[in-house]
Amino acid sequence: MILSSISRRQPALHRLAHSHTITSLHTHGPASPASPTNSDAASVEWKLRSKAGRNFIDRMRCTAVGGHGGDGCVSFFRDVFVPRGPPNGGDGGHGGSVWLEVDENETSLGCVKQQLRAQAGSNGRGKNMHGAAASDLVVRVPRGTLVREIAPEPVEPQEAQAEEAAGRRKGAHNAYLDELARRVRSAEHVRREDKSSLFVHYPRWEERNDVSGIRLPPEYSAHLRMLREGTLLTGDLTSHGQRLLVAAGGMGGPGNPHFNLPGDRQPHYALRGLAGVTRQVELELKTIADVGLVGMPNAGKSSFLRAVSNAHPRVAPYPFTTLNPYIGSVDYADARQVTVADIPGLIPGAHRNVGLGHAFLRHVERSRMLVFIVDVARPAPWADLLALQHELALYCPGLAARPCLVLANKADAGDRARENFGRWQRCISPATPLIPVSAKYRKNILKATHAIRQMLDSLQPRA
Ligand SMILES: Nc1nc2c(ncn2[C@@H]2O[C@H](COP(=O)(O)OP(=O)(O)OP(=O)(O)O)[C@@H](O)[C@H]2O)c(=O)[nH]1
Ligand SMILES: [Mg+2]
Repeated sequence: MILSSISRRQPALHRLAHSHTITSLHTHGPASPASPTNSDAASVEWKLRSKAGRNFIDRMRCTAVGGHGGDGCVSFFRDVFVPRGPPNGGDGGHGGSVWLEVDENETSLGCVKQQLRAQAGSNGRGKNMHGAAASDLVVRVPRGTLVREIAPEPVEPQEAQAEEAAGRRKGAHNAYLDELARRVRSAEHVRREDKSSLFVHYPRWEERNDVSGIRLPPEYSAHLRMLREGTLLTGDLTSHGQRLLVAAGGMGGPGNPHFNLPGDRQPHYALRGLAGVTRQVELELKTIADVGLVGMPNAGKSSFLRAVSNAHPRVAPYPFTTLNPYIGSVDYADARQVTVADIPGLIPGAHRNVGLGHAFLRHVERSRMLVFIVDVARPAPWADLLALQHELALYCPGLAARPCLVLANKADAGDRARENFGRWQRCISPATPLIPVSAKYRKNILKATHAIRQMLDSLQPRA
């Protein structure tokens, strides 16, 4: 249905595509030497999934743990003639927080560890010496990182065992054990929140101290509430230097001078430091560029990026030379810069993640416009374009409707390229600009960059 909506916009193009077998839409059709077949897709999949081939990470899960606050201290001023001096216990230091910060020099999430643990604050000491606050842990992430907190999934133990017995869910027992551990941890939390366990007592004063009627400092109570009721975190890191607090550090416990009240000038208790926030988050990198280059493998996307920008992605005469997105910047004479993202080639079925299509498509999702690069020397370049639009539409319906232009690349490649271009130009919808270029020999590149600039200028600026 989506294909028909694409072809409704370009009926002549669709007729032309059907006069040739649409080899790219149906993988069992005949394919030209450069087009990937099913077996190619399998080998490419292996190449892409192997560690050596793809160490670029654009999606990961990690656990962020804020540092524990240091305990407050119970201590009193003592001197030769001052046997019962005032309280002078220092406050505990705050635990470190875990932050994510955008660094535009980062290109992958590979530098982010799976366990992000900030340090604990130090305990307070006598003579009003406050514990040192721990420094924050700042983790650099690339521009375009989306952050989503993963809510823990409750699993009923009997249900998990039954499922495992039925062999329906592998690892159900492990999930059950994880859930059990989570419950034990939260029980521990509840116990800590039980008021008496929040206090540090002077040696041998546990029995004598009656802490039930003591009012907790408002800041301390607020922190306890935050630990209990925290909402699910989401965030989108889009500009250089932007920061997101993922796990706040625990508050340090106030020392015993905080409880020096008219009724009790010798408080023999202080408060413990509180735990930091713990969050499991998923990070997903969706590259932010003005223009996304979309094409079949080997169509010349990287050659085009090399021709228009300062980027140097690898170019070679075989499919899937590019395995990670590359971003280049096109400099115009009026000092305007336009960022262009080159993604690996898409093959039929990319919307179902064939050839790791999802991993690549997410990097053009946020482009303001798309540039389709099609090898015009192939038997039916118009069918390639329809296949690409079809994949985009199935992956994300709004993506196929994004403003676009088409570059008929390899226009230098002999008579067939010339004939194909002539036929294609006659039937393509006038709304879709079609420009012949030769990325390899840098021919007609200025016309292409000019058209890109014009289209970008006619769009609303990015919100
Ligand atoms: N004749 C000719 N060859 C070109 C042109 N553009 C690219 N090529 C060649 O086509 C081959 C593939 O070029 P790439 O730029 O690596 O293609 P790609 O689309 O980035 O390929 P993948 O990264 O595999 O998706 C290389 O051998 C290039 O030299 C062109 O305009 N004319
Ligand atoms: Mg490439």
